[in-house]
Amino acid sequence: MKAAVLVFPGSNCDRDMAVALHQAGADVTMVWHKDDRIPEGTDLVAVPGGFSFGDYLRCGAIAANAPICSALRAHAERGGYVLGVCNGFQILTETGLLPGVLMRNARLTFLCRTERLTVATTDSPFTARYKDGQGIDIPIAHHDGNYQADPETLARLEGEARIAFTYAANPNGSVRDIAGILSENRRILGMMPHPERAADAALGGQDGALLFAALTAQLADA
Ligand SMILES: NC(=O)CC[C@H](N)C(=O)O
Repeated sequence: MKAAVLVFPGSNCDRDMAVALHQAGADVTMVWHKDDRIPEGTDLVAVPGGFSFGDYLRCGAIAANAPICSALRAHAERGGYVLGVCNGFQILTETGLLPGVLMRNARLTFLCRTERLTVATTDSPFTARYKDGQGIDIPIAHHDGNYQADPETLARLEGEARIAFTYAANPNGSVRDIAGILSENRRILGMMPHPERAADAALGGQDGALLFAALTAQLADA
């Protein structure tokens, strides 16, 4: 699998993402936000966590207008795979590649701790290695993780089983405990928790590793 990790000024999980993908067997290239193309043959574009452009305006709003995001949109429109984690999820909602918004956490504080998630669907290239309803422990680190969407969007997400993960004990006020969602074609996943921070025993948890393993297995021959 060929993966590209986007890098914005203020990204701080780009290296962790690259390591997690590499350990799962991917061939990884870092791509600077001012580039206007994604390397030929890229299967997966990963949009990492951090504080792109200092979180000014709204988290992810400036990054979503960077030159590389036109190439990201074209990649998604071609049916390419995209993984957005934390600030990456915020960027995906700002580009319109995923529906809804990430608002300030309900209690207005930055949250940095491990949360128990429930795997809400295994029907995706990201979650196929988990079991339906499985509890997994994945770190969060955000102040704008409060996912909200209008009732029609929520009904669609639920009806099409596009909620990938929910929080067991909602930390941030997200509607319906949503921690991560899938696109209509199930090839784009946005999630606030950081699977790349739980992808190696040395990091204190390995529950995220199965997400990367599922992806590389799915895309091995792509
Ligand atoms: N870890 C992250 O990607 C943080 C995202 C964003 N800066 C927030 O605090 O909500």
